[in-house]
Amino acid sequence: MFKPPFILSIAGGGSTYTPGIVKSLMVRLADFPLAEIRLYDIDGERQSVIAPVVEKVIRDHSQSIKFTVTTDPEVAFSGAHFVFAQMRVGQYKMREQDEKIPLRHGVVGQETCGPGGLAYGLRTILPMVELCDFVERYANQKAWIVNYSNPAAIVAEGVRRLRPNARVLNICDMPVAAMRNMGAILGVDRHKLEVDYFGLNHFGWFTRVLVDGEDRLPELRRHIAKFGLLTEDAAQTDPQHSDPSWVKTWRHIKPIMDHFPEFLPNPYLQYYLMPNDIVEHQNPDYTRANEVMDGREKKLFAAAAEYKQTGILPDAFHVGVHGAFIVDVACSLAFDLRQRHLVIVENKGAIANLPYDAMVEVPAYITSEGPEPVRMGAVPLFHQTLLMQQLASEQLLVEATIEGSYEKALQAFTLNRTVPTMQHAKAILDDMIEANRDYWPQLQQAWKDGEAVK
Ligand SMILES: NC(=O)c1ccc[n+]([C@@H]2O[C@H](COP(=O)([O-])OP(=O)(O)OC[C@H]3O[C@@H](n4cnc5c(N)ncnc54)[C@H](O)[C@@H]3O)[C@@H](O)[C@H]2O)c1
Ligand SMILES: O=P(O)(O)OC[C@H]1O[C@H](O[C@H]2[C@H](O)[C@@H](O)[C@@H](O)O[C@@H]2CO)[C@H](O)[C@@H](O)[C@@H]1O
Ligand SMILES: [Mn+2]
Repeated sequence: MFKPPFILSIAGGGSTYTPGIVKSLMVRLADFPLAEIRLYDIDGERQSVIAPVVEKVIRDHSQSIKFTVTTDPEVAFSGAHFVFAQMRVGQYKMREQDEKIPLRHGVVGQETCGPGGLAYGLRTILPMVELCDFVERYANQKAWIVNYSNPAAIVAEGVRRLRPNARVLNICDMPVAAMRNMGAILGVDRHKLEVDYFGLNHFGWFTRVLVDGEDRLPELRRHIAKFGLLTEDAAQTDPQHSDPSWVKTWRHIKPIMDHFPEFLPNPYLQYYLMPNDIVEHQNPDYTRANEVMDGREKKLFAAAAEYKQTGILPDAFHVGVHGAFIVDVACSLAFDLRQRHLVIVENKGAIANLPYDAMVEVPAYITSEGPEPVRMGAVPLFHQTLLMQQLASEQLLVEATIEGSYEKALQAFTLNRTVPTMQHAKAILDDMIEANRDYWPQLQQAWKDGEAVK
């Protein structure tokens, strides 16, 4: 354990989430003391728009914290104790392609699920490995990378294979957001819930929701049977979730639980269990990437411009579970708090009937040496089979990235539950190879060399 105050670097400093995360850090300074915050991004121009907003958030709370903005990895990571990663490789321009290309073929178009998630994975694994190498070279020997960069399941598997000793903890805010909604439905603060959960990232199920030792899942089932995992005030607790696509996502917990009431699904299972419904109701010319560019990003950029002109910063970003969760996890790592959080870890028997080395999402006690997963036992055949298929798709994608193998990429796309046939898989993959010409040099070459089925 190192002594506070800490040096914290944020990789993907130009992210729309940076001001919210920094605000969360500022309100928790007593728990997580900071000497310096550094923003690091490969897009200096984008980061320079966000940086003044971040600096204002810091100065509203502290005059002493040093603030550094850089595109130089040595400056960013030298002596750092913690690195928060939130890189979107290819930015929203490529997210739009990830979503729109599959839709053109009648297949789910999503940031982290289906072919879109696989494409995003192919772009992100190697930059994430590069980040691990920067941190190993420049940062404190015991530094932790807490990673939000998506697609988290694939990123986690890629790092496990390529940098098995890196101190990286991959996290996702979706289970915590679901717990926030559960808490609102039950009239209980989300911190009072203790849940059991098993699965992969964006592909798992809550099996118990304990409040003071009592399982409240039966009560939640009754609410969900009427409204989904949605409360009337959900839009106020998280403005982003008043966007139509999020409201629909929370509602879709109902049809899933109407069919399979035993466990409460992660909302992302809608893309795998009801893909036709999703595709039918999605506008192929205006996807979530457009909604975000016209919403969250536009609002933040406009506020940054107004602040530059007037010196007054409008209320332009949200401090919700996303920021709170990463700070909670960092505190537990920093001070060996052993708090129980849902995180992405190597299985090592936590889910008895999944492979030992699979990267799974389960509750774990977060110690200063990393997560200690809680045993969830064996899962039913239905869930095990769904999980194995998804795991195989993601693992093949990682192998495709490492080996530059077209064949393995095609297998990964074909195995994904969102993709109906091998012909769909090939048509989407080939379009994606074109669209990702700046990102997948090896795969481009394999494709040109004729490894692809013509
Ligand atoms: N795990 C989760 O549950 C969770 C939740 C929310 C967001 N996210 C992820 O957080 C990330 C940020 O999301 P956003 O919507 O704010 O995106 P954004 O495009 O606003 O910000 C991402 C930033 O990353 C930068 N970047 C890209 N490649 C980089 C590299 N190699 N090194 C350093 N910086 C790099 C971009 O230039 C950009 O400024 C995404 O990966 C998103 O999927 C994850
Ligand atoms: O479409 P986006 O960019 O708005 O969100 C995609 C991310 O969605 C999840 O994170 C949510 C979170 O669940 C919610 O509570 C709030 O904090 O906003 C987040 C962003 O909307 C998901 O877990 C991420 O992996 C996605 O990237
Ligand atoms: Mn997530």
